[in-house]
Amino acid sequence: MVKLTDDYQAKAADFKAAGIAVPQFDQEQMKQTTEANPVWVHFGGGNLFRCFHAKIAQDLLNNGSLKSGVVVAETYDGDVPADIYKPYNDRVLQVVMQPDGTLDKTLIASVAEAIYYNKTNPEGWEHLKEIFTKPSLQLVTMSITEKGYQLTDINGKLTPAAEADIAGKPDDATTNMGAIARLLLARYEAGAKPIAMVSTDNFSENGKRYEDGILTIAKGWAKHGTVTQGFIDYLTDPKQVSFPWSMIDRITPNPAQNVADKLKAEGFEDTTIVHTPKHTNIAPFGNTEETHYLVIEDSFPNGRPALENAGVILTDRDTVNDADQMKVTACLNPLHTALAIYGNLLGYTSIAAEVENPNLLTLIKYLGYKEDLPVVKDPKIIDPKKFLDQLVTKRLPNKNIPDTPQRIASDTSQKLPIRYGVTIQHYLDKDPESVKQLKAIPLILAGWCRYLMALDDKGNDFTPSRDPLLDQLQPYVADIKLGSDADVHAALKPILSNAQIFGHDLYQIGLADQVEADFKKLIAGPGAVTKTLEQFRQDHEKEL
Ligand SMILES: NC(=O)c1ccc[n+]([C@@H]2O[C@H](COP(=O)([O-])OP(=O)(O)OC[C@H]3O[C@@H](n4cnc5c(N)ncnc54)[C@H](O)[C@@H]3O)[C@@H](O)[C@H]2O)c1
Ligand SMILES: O=P(O)(O)OC[C@@H](O)[C@@H](O)[C@H](O)[C@H](O)CO
Repeated sequence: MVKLTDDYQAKAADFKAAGIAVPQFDQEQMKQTTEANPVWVHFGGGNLFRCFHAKIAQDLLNNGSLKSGVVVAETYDGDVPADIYKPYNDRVLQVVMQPDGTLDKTLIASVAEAIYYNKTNPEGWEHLKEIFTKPSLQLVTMSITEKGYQLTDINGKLTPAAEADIAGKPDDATTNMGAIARLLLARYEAGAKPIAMVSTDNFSENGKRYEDGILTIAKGWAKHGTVTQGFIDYLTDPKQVSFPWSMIDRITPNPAQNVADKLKAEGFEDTTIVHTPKHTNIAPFGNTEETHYLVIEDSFPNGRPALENAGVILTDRDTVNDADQMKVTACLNPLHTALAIYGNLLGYTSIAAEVENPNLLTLIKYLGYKEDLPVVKDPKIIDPKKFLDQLVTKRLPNKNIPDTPQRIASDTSQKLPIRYGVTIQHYLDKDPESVKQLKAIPLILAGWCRYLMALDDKGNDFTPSRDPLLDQLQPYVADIKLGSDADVHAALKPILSNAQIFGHDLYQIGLADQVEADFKKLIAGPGAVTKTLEQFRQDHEKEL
């Protein structure tokens, strides 16, 4: 048996016997180099980071393109650094799950340290600030989930936390954007060295949203006289502080027990999955798929590691945006969310099992090929049709990827404007009447309203995944009973008219009638969800 903290150089033969590839560098040496010359900070050391970014850093350390490792910063979940980084010497086992059941295992040791960066932890609060003053720092990546960028509420108003950050001192910031703006202020005050701030979260124009968030706080500070105009000039000069846009793709489910069991059987000891009180599901290993894409706008004012040596595509902003829109708004994530919503309603716990259901397969294929693909712009670096084919025929059906509709359904309210709103906008731009021809999108949005009822298709309760708007939205549908004659329009109006949720007021654009009609079918009684999807398949299968 080998474990994560074993000396991988001294025990190379044991790791080899367990089928685990080990780093080609000395981790202690890397940690010392990082302390003296930090280059890369990552916010949000969750599963995607551990399986993807950390592997990129490891490849670069292995091939000599990088000497420093990654400093991980957690603003949100202090148990992540305490329970999953520190006890394992900041290492993780990356497990790539091949369709034939093989697990490709690599011990990753590219993280130099993991810091809980939160005002409530003074040590980490000061330590990361110190790191941000170092001239060597070149890039900051992040994967903190969509809601991590949020500064406004459901009505588009600044949240109390954002208001407080703006009115208060930078050193007292509590929002992510405020806490990161504080770090940039420290860098500015220490000589205004350049830096690239790279969002790798799943939404279109992620760099713009990140920049807007930081500027919302910083301009608020300037208005209150807390910072100078010089700081704003620094943040808004892309030669000083850039916010490159990115597209990231690698299906990385939460660590699964069956993978843990297999790892144990293959001679790896550290398999305990941790579920933190803040709902991060994390383990000493991370399970991911083989397919992956990372495309980043090549805008790094303080230079950058040779990311291309680890397979990252560096290109211009327009190309990144096209690739991202292709993936997040059309050829992957909208299909994922459709499976998440209906998977919960139909009692599934496996995405691979869902795509064996012909009704669900027809729904996502119709969405992808008939509604999304026709309005997507070809990014040229990745062929959208081939990408979609690969997703539908290889990636989603891979039974060895333990992905669940429950994981994907988390924060759905935050994802809808990106995953469906952008495509809706493309139809509106083409011809406002054409949105009325859409079939799959309204059925999925109706499915989400049905999901908010937290009753599955049999009429049994299910627990919806966590979502910041759940408490506000569920009361609208709470009184609806399956099979009863509900006033659907009255119930759904406050939801469907909210442009914050869908990117549009669905009544204004003429899509709400169809959503309401679909919702009526879905609540006709127990079994109505299945029946509606079955009817959809019968009506549309032949068009595919
Ligand atoms: N997992 C994937 O398949 C995948 C693929 C592409 C992109 N992404 C993007 O990466 C993000 C993270 O995915 P993951 O698989 O690592 O999730 P995860 O649950 O494993 O980790 C989430 C990380 O974000 C932090 N976090 C959660 N809420 C936060 C908040 N409000 N403020 C600050 N930090 C917060 C957590 O502490 C944790 O470090 C996704 O939301 C998505 O935008 C994920
Ligand atoms: O990570 P989220 O929560 O934004 O979305 C859930 C999934 O759709 C997402 O993680 C995909 O697995 C990923 O986008 C694939 O690259």
